[in-house]
Amino acid sequence: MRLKRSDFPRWFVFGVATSAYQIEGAVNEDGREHSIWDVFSHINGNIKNNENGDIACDHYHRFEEDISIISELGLDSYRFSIAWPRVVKKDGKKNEKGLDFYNRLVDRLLEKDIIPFVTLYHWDLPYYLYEKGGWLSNDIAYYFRDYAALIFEELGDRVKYWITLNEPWCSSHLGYFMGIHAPGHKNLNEAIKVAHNLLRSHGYAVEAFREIVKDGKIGITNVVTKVEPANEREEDYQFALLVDELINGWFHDPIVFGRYPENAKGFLKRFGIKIYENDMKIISNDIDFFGVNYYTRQLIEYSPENPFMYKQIIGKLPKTEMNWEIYPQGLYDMLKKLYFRYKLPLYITENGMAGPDKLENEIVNDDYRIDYLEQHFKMALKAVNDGVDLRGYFIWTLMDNFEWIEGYSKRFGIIYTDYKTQKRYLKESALWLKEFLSN
Ligand SMILES: OC[C@@H]1[C@@H](O)[C@H](O)[C@@H](O)c2nc(CNc3ccccc3)cn21
Repeated sequence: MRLKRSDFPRWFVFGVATSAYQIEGAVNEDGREHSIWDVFSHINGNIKNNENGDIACDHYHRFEEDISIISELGLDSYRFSIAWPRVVKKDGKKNEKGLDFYNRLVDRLLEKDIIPFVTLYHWDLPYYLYEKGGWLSNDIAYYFRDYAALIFEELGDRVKYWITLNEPWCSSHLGYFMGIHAPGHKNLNEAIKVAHNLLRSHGYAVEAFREIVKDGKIGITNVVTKVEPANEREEDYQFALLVDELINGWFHDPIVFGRYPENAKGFLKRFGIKIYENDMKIISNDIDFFGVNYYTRQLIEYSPENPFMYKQIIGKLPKTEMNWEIYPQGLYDMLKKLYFRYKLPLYITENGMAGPDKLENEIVNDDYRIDYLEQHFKMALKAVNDGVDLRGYFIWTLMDNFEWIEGYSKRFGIIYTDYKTQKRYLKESALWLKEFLSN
């Protein structure tokens, strides 16, 4: 049975998502300061083919065209992020030209009846703050609060949906433990401290939001991965529960319950990791929704020879170009788990796939992406019909863009970006989406 838009409630929002560093380019224009990703991507060896976001999709100059495409597809909403380095200068003063860009972007969206969903932080920390300690510094929460307040004052009259942070797990664990994201540190103690300061920053921003945008909604977006035991062994099950707490619970429990998950806390302490628990009252300031970035599952196997006693197993399901298993069931499972544990409304703020997209005669036949999206739409609808207060779904992503350490080698867009010409081509998935949204 072919899925139809009308199978979903009328109030259900369909959108697309992007982030500033991945699409804007213009990294040295109009007084923009550098971010940790500008520096990290210019260090040889960090990014595939030594690529960087200097130009990306040149969205800074082409945003009207990109918004016209969003409108042409019939989407309800557009999730994008503000580049902190573009709007706050090193001396702490606001950058009027940077703010003007986002004002024009928001106004254009509203002209086209597209609901703006704004992410305050999608990984591009101003490098001048990193030099003062960045997320490792206790003071970062106050810098983030002041930045958030500035943006709320600037856009809060027209933007009513806000996300403080995109995936604090990635910022802390990929950036400070695994070292594969900016700023490239490899220290678990630092990662846990950064995670805590990210949550503190989130809490202070929520406090400022309540004072400035009285009629708005604010949440946080986490990567949500379905964690399953690799085999039926009890130890695999136990470590799967632990990993679920380490990557999922760690960034949800403090915000709703005001405490870190117990097993994960005990596990980290056994490895001598210091746990911070100050400011839990601030961290657990009420929010209006959780954003859910869902892509895949993780299979965990007990592995005593490994330092942390477990390892991740690559499963046997069909995979995307990121080597992530395609597992729509995991979306349903996690939507149910999150909603019935935290009782907060949910938005799927990212879901999508990287595919072997080839442009031939101005056509990209990405039928695999149509199938992926339809399968995940069906799981989202199943969750809604099973009582989950799921209010929307944002496809990652609008157009192919800078995919972090993968550079431009991975294409997630429903629009094909020709980086040589900066031309945008609607993939078959975009044409399918337009048809889906039209009925
Ligand atoms: O990789 C695709 C997107 C990326 O472009 C977005 O900027 C970012 O928000 C994003 N987060 C995920 C999920 N993160 C993840 C991290 C480790 C393992 C599996 C997924 C995927 N994506």
